[in-house]
Amino acid sequence: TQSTRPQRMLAAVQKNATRGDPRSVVKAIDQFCRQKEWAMNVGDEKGCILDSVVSEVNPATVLELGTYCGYSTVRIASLLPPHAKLITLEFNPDNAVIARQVIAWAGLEDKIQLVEGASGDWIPKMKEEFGVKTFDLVFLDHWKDRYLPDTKLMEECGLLRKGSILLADNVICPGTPDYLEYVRNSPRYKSQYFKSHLEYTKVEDGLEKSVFLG
Ligand SMILES: Cc1ncnc2c1ncn2[C@@H]1O[C@H](/C=C/CNC(=O)c2cc(-c3ccc(F)cc3)cc(O)c2O)[C@@H](O)[C@H]1O
Ligand SMILES: [Mg+2]
Repeated sequence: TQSTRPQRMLAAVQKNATRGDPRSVVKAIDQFCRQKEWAMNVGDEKGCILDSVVSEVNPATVLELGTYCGYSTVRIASLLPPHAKLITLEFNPDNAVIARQVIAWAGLEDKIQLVEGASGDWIPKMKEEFGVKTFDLVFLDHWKDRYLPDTKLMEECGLLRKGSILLADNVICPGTPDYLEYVRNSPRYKSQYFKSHLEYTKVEDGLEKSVFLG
């Protein structure tokens, strides 16, 4: 039977990356996407911006919305301090199966909790289910029309504190116009755009970093 792109991406990781070496996993996926098949990972150019924000925030608690195959999950988790935790939400079980294996190959299972289900269902349960008080960093990279409703939901559920950072992928391509308008005009956020390119292409895209002001 025909394999899927995520399955072929995992095979490339298992063939070209070193077990327990997250950076080699990231490199293997980027190589696969450049040389073989494009895939919607945040990629290396925007990934370097992601790295710099993660290093600057040095978060103890991270939430990622939209795991896909785990590329950004591994990229973020590889920079976290000891005892820091990353919770990543993914509602497609097939993608979750692949992501779990990518995370395992990187040797980052202890830092990452992959939760299967829809962000809208899980965000209200974060405190009771995972003992999370607030998130220091949230990486938004799921369906683009969910960025705004989920941000409002996180506010309502008290998951953001003064200084929490939201980092959103694809604010130009495919684009998240309602989210961008909200974080750039709301008095509750201080927003900054990091211009870059759509992963593995020359098309413009960028990341929006928004600090919650409380
Ligand atoms: C509410 C909810 N809850 C849980 N999981 C959720 C969820 N909503 C989605 N997911 C999960 O997350 C991933 C989906 C990511 C969506 N990302 C994109 O659509 C995307 C697209 C492009 C792109 C750009 C130009 C093109 F021509 C084509 C595609 C680039 C990107 O970087 C993207 O992120 C996927 O694994 C999906 O199952
Ligand atoms: Mg993306």
